[in-house]
Amino acid sequence: MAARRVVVFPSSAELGPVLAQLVTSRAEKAITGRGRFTLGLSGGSLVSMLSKELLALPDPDCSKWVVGFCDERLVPFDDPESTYGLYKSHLFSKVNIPDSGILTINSSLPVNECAEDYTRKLKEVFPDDDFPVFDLLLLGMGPDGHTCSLFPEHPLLEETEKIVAPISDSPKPPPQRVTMTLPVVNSARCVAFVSTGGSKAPVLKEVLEGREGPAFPAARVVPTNGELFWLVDDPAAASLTIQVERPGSGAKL
Ligand SMILES: O=C1O[C@H](COP(=O)(O)O)[C@@H](O)[C@H](O)[C@H]1O
Repeated sequence: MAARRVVVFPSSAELGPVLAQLVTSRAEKAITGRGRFTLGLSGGSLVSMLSKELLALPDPDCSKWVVGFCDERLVPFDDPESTYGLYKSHLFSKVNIPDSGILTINSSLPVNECAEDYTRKLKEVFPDDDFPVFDLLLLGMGPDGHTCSLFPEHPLLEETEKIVAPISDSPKPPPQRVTMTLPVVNSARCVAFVSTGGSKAPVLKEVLEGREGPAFPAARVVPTNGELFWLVDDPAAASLTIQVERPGSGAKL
């Protein structure tokens, strides 16, 4: 397990370019070493920040990217809750990721079959891995400590065999979703959380500094062999007492 790095920026305006730099540096390393870059995306507030920052790069080349979703809501792609739908309009329609490199769910299937179908798609892309080993997973964290669609005290947190799990009782709407499981998340070569805003401050403190009672889902993300970054802004970091990194502008991760 590599050391966890908690990196704090004055605001999301300073955080965004470093996030884009992290993505492009891990992409370059993966493409040089293995010929492709496998990236897992989360939804929520990450969509607009990541899209904006990647599109601000001069001429981003995403032709060797393979993109999956850390979790996805079971709604049609034109529903405003669809993570794929949002990335399609904000990012995918504007960069050269091949259509075959975007691993979408089949949102017309019932939730259990949808999870099985998405599992099949991931296994095709990672035929040699028991659990897919993504080059980079970008995660968010809700104010309740959830990440992906893994919610506090939910039985899915104990899943040890499935790659993708269905969930029908998500406390955050929409209720039906599919999600990567913790064994997949913890198999990644690099995991980066992006957490901004004062609403995340109390839970961020408990996730990073510990709490009484069961660990929050986000605290259970500890990659076995991979890097772990927490990229946060000052409002989210307001309650932290641990030592953090505060890089200057133009920082590289
Ligand atoms: O529902 C979800 O929420 C989390 C956190 O979202 P945020 O807007 O608080 O950043 C997100 O990471 C996940 O992909 C999404 O389905």
